[in-house]
Amino acid sequence: MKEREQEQARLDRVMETITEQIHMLEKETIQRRKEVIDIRKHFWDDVKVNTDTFDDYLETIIGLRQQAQALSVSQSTHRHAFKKLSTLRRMQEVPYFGRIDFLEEGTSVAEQIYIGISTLMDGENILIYDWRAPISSVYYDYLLGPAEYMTPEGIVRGLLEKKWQYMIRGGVIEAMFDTSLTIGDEILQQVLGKNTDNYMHNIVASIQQEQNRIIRHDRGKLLIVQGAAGSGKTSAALQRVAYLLYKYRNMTSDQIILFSPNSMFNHYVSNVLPELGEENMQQVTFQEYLNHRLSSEFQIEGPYEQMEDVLTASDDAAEIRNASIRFKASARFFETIKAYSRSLQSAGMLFKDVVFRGKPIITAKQIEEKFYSDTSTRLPHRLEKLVEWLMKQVDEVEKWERTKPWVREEMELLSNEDCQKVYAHLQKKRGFEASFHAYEKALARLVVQRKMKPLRQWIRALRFIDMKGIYKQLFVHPMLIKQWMEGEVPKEWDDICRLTVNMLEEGKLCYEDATPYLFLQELIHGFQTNLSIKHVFVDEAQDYSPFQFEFLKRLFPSARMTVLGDFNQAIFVHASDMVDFHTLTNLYGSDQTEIITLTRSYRSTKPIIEFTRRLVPDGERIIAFERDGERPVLTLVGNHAELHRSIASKVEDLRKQYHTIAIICKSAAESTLAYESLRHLEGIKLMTSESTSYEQGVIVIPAYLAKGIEFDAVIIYNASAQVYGDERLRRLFYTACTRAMHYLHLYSVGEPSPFLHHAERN
Ligand SMILES: Nc1ncnc2c1ncn2[C@@H]1O[C@H](COP(=O)(O)OP(=O)(O)OP(=O)(O)O)[C@@H](O)[C@H]1O
Repeated sequence: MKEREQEQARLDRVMETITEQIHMLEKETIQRRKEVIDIRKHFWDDVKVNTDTFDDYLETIIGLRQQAQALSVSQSTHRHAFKKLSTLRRMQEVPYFGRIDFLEEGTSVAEQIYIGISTLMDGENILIYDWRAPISSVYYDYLLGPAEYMTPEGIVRGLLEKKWQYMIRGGVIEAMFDTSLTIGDEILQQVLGKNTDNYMHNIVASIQQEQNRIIRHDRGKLLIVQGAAGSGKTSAALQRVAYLLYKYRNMTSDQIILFSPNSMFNHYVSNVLPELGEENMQQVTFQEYLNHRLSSEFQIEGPYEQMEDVLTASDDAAEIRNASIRFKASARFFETIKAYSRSLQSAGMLFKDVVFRGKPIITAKQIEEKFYSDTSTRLPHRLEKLVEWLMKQVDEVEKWERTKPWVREEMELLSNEDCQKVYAHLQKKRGFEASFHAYEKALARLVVQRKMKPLRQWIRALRFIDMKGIYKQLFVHPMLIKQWMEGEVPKEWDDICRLTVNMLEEGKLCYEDATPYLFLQELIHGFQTNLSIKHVFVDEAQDYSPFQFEFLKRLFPSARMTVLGDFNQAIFVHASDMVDFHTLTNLYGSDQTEIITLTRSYRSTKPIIEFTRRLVPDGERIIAFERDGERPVLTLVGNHAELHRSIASKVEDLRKQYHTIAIICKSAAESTLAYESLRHLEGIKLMTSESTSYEQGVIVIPAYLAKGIEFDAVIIYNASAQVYGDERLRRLFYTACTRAMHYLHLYSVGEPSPFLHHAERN
């Protein structure tokens, strides 16, 4: 029998096994489901509820607990069977994609290892190995010859004798390649040549060696991945999540969190893990976190609003704003905040009056005196004691408030139910017929207690600290900051102070102030930590300031961190001076940190990469994957009317071939203008920072929102010198152009941007 026929015969046997197991599991899941429904339906039948005596009560509790346990076991077995079934159904489409023949040292026959998205057993035999199994790493890491892999027991050495890739559809081997020499280029060519759809897909069939290092990295607290646009950072991160869930069986997907750039990106990547039979990790944007913590006090500006402001402000205003953003994101300001918080131990804390029914019952001055009466303990601990003291004061106030006339009035308004409850409570407590006087006193207590409840909550939440005032103090007198800061303030400092104070007084918090503000608050209140998270991923990490990383580290003290980014795409002002992540090494120390650099880019065709890499200073380091396509072209037009006519006709052309076409603009303001002029195009959509889903078709989108995602064809709306004349926009421009997978076309109204001296014109 020829090799191909042998392989097909084996595949047939595997397909039969999968089908058999699916049948069995279908029966099992139906059975399990029935069990769950049954237990739910008859939950109370088997529990005798009796609370007459303590023993009866105990018996009831035990009965309830047993039923709840039975339900939970059945539910989890059902869930498990269902998950297995979904994976098998997926394997029915593509059971495996690779094979290696590995001769282990000390043995004489090479073992054939078939690799797929999950393990498939037939009795004792492993028909398919999970791509995350230790031995599968040989497939990704080696060409023929000596090879080794890590197991929990140690290193296994041997010889890789054969390496194949398969393309299987509907139970038939459509193609098989001997990939002994090149790692998966045929499959990769096919995958990368396809048009996009609504979601990103898994890459397990063609993970590259350097990506595999990221996926399986297992040392130290921090892994930093620096990679060119389209080098597979996000892909590697997501397969890494799947790998961690496989390796650490006790870890669940809700113990992993991904910080992502925006909601549209969340939607775009949401399919990768389910395709691999795993549940999605938690996903959040940093802004969502800030909103969650601070939005009750402020209207918080988002990163994109900040960006929009910088992109559209007048030169002078932009200058001040830029200086403010850069300074507030710096390590120097971070140290200043720490020094400032230390100084608050002995002076400078501001408090608010504690007010009850419009009158101060404890004044800010009294609180301050109490707070500074003992300066021996640290701030958070001292605050705990202060809260205790305040509560005692409130207890006192509560007592004498009970006799006030307003209480009488409110007693009249109590519902019958309330009155009955108070009465019943008194009867039970006193054991005799309660007197009217006692009853009235109890009602008064209830009224005052209720009224005081929000105030007590307010105190417990430490809202009596004037956080806004304390933060504002840093900016009220421009020279004050010098006592907590080393070195000089930025030359725009007076203006920065004015801007910050104005915003705070309007109840607004600029994006660049939000993290320092929260950090200061945490230093004073004590850090809120999340111990359940075991792994934090930060994608598009170049958009985070050192400040934010410090913050994340403190927020998730038991987590390891994987940080992925590309400084050529650092579009936010605060990152504009940085070129790499080396400063992040300080976060956990160099012995806990590893940096992996990816230079090969997979997203775009070779001509597109050759074009885009000339836009950035160190672009020659970026290596293109060999995939052919049209060369990017720059079209000059005389005015906007001509621009819109040309783009409209280009879009109609591109539609015939591509699924996703993005017209990328510099800002939201420019996107709106472009959309207004092109809205006659069928199905065209405008993407804004509120957009939550990534859709196929023709879209108009600001460059900063297109981060992390990709399109079959990209049109740069107006790459003119007027729009992209400022050197600081180079990275934004690069980010926009690198979103293209197969086709890139640039338009310019008049003189093109100086970034484009190398562009071919038509
Ligand atoms: N090994 C691979 N096999 C198949 N496709 C791959 C591989 N690596 C990357 N890709 C594809 O390349 C494209 C870019 O990948 P991804 O978005 O992960 O890159 P990135 O480094 O996060 O890019 P950016 O920084 O520009 O957002 C995706 O379509 C991804 O599926």
